[in-house]
Amino acid sequence: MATDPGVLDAMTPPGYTFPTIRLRQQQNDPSRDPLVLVACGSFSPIHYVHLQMFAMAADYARNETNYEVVGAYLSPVSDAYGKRGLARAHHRVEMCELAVKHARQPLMVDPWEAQQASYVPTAKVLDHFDREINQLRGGSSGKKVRIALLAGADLVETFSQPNVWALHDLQHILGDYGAFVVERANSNIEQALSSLREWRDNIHYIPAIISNPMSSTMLRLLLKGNMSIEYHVPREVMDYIEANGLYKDEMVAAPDNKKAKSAEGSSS
Ligand SMILES: Nc1ncnc2c1ncn2[C@@H]1O[C@H](COP(=O)(O)OP(=O)(O)OP(=O)(O)O)[C@@H](O)[C@H]1O
Ligand SMILES: NC(=O)c1ccc[n+]([C@@H]2O[C@H](COP(=O)(O)O)[C@@H](O)[C@H]2O)c1
Repeated sequence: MATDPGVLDAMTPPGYTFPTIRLRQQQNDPSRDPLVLVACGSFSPIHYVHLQMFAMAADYARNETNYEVVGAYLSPVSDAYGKRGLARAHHRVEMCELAVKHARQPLMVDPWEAQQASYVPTAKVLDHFDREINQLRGGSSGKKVRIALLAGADLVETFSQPNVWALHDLQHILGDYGAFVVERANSNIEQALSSLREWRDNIHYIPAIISNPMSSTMLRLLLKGNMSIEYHVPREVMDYIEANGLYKDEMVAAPDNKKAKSAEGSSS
């Protein structure tokens, strides 16, 4: 079930404005259905494969569906997520901003989720995008925009793990929004998708022609070992990490909040 608009409006952080600089409120091809892709994650740090996911999804949408991507967003999770080793949310937002600066995709960074004091389940994050784009701005070319989650196959595998996602959140994400899922090395996507058959029409699986086993965890390990991450992240991101002394030691973003990931933290 969608989050009450009043609840979402009350969650607006002080000084926040929804980023629209690259959001196309008029479509290039009005015969298509407008689509906005939202990638939720830690992005600690953001790397090139995160960015490539958007290019792959845009290609897929153009070639295999009737959608036109009119906007794309990174939504870094807040410090309340409590995952060990993450940089603070404001650093992760800043690194994402640096990474999208030269993007050709209509890619933006939304700090709304990152700035929340409590953990926000992904279903509610998508409701925030629906509110901003469809309810408050009237969609694109006067049409309701399809909001969809963009995720790697590993995230989708967690959908069927016990106590990670609430069933009503999955119903809302996959039934009312939809997902574009990018292949990721070592993921058993067939098994994951077989337990999500109910929502198969709303799940678009994107095989990777060039797959890359990159992860932020590996980059954090390289940095901790005083090794270079050059060519894995944009130059500006690497400079930012160096200038701010990030990932030198084990960092905990916030008091460990194990419930953050659990279904108890679900959107209603
Ligand atoms: N190499 C990759 N291939 C496909 N999808 C990826 C890849 N790396 C990250 N993703 C996807 O990007 C999104 C955000 O991921 P996240 O911030 O957790 O990155 P990560 O590299 O997996 O980080 P970590 O190692 O800290 O878990 C998720 O949906 C994740 O599945
Ligand atoms: N119940 C939920 O809504 C739920 C559960 C697990 C992960 N997630 C999201 O998936 C993403 C996972 O990121 P990481 O792979 O970096 O942990 C985060 O954005 C997190 O908020 C949401």
